[in-house]
Amino acid sequence: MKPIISPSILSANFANLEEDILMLNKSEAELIHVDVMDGQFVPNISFGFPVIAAVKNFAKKPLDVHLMIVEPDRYLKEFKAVGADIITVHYEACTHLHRTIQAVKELGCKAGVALNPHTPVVLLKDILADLDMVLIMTVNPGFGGQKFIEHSYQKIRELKAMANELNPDLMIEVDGGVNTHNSLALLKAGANVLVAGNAVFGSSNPMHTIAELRNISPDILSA
Ligand SMILES: O=C(CO)[C@@H](O)[C@H](O)COP(=O)(O)O
Repeated sequence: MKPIISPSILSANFANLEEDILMLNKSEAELIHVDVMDGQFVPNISFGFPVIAAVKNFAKKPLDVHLMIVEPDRYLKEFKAVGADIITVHYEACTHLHRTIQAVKELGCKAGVALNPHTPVVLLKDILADLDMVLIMTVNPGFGGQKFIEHSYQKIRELKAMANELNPDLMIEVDGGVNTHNSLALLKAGANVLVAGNAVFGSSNPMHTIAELRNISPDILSA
């Protein structure tokens, strides 16, 4: 199975987002990754509802919305209203994670949980069957263009083993420092959704980079 590519528009050209979204529409990307940062959960502020609504206006692909915010429950309805298709909340930001996940699903969105680099995957054991996606942060969240944390491979393998038992259809998304050099190793470890910001939008040919990420050694993957 080919991986799902979810380019992160955090690295897109904010002065001309329309052009980048139209490029993604034509590309082999299946999702558009939207990073929402509140300046509290992470030390950076990105964008909010009006920008997401504008993106949705042009996007022909589902929006994969990653909430790096405290108290995400307060805003779930608004994110749905502006066009989120997948909503991922952080484990570290949710006291009542089960309740939050049910609320996301009741809105008709797919539900994901993100884990910071220090958070062990075993903490998701009792909720894994309820999830559509787990996002393994492979950098500390907050910024694009950071160095991939090598320990992430072990976490992906552990999550994949848990998913085989409890939720074989789980989307295992990796986010942070993903590029054409490490993507094959990430897929072999068990990831099936690749988020890439800098690798795509910093490339001289973003559509080609997306195709490269998507078509990396399919023989090895099916073997
Ligand atoms: O969530 C985040 C950052 O917090 C990511 O989605 C980044 O946007 C990925 O950027 P690259 O590391 O691929 O440049």
